Amino acid sequence: MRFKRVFTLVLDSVGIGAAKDAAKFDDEGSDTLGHITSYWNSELKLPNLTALGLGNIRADSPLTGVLPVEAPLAYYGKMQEISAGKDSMDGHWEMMGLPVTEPLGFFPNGFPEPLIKAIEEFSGRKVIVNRPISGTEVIAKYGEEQLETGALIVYTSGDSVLQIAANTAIISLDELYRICKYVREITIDEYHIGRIIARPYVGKDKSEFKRTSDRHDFTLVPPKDTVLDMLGQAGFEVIGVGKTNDIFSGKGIATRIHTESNDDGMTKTVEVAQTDFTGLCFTNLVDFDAMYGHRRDLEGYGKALAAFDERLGELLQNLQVNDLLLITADHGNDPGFKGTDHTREYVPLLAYSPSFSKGSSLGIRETYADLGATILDNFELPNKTDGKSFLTDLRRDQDE
Ligand SMILES: O=P(O)(O)O[C@H]1O[C@H](CO)[C@@H](O)[C@H]1O
Ligand SMILES: [Mn+2]
Ligand SMILES: [Mn+2]
Repeated sequence: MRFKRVFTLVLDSVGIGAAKDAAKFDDEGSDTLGHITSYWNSELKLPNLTALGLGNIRADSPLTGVLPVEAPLAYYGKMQEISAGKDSMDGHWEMMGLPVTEPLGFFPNGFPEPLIKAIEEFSGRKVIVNRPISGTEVIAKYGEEQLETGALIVYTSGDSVLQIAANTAIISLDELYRICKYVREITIDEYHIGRIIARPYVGKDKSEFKRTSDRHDFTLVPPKDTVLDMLGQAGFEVIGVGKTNDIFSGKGIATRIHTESNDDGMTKTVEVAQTDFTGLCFTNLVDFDAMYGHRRDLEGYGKALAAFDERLGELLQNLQVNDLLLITADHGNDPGFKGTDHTREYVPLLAYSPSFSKGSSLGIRETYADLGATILDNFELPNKTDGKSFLTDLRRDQDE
């Protein structure tokens, strides 16, 4: 074993430029980090990410204001996704060695009548909307109707998701979760929907509606063991912080820590870093995606990156010499791009340890699974994934 504790931070949706297969997804020209940094025109300061080598990943087409540095502290590169889709589930499962190759159910024209009927019968409520729409727009448009009639707002997006928005003043959190659980059960083999997402919100009218952090994702259970299971079976600790737990339906995660926001996610990760364990702490920071990417908010996304960078500084200070920090993303969600959906992009890869004297390039990884393979390699476990470990590359250039 080389590193005792591995921290993996997934900056949800922080892509670093259109992937080579972006055209298949109609995402040519998408560039989450590129468009945010050029919107901010050098005003966006990301000192910690820059020092690690974020700008070095894009030496060929530099990010405005996030430039390559001469001696990056981390090993840097980018990863290509091989999963069939570009949702969080595809990205996270692939990272942990299980690319999603079997296509999931997409419903761009709304869910079939029998499914809607089943939801209505189970809940005793009428279903409204039933089409792809943004989650903030849908409550602004239909939230008042929901308050009047008690109807369920069911909607989807470009991903394999069935989302149910409910004002908790009339549909309690318990009831919403119960309905989502039922929908989860009936959409596993038939419909094969990736995630059923409970979207609670509060507010008396349109001017006040606000979604809460009680969002819950009921994801398909990974059909095979992932790196998380392999670690646990070998006796290593697996700690999930934030949405990570939902994305794996808890499978392979021994300790599950709920978070309220990106900031809280960093607080909880720092707290974990102050404990002694041997294994993996796997954190997802979802605000980038949910609050700024899908909302196509370049300004807010930039601020969230700066806020993250500051908290990253704190995490770096809490790392020990035999820790490894892996920073990456699960897909893109370019706030400067058309539509409101995820974008098929490369994701950044930064690998840092206080034990490194400096880093260098890890190149373009052919699959996110290289990350999981590296973790297995680190803990001297057999690589049962299609990923290729870059652990030995992390021994390059070191003074030791
Ligand atoms: O518009 P909201 O409700 O944020 O939903 C978005 O969040 C889902 C999960 O990331 C995506 O599939 C997209 O639909
Ligand atoms: Mn995501
Ligand atoms: Mn999303």
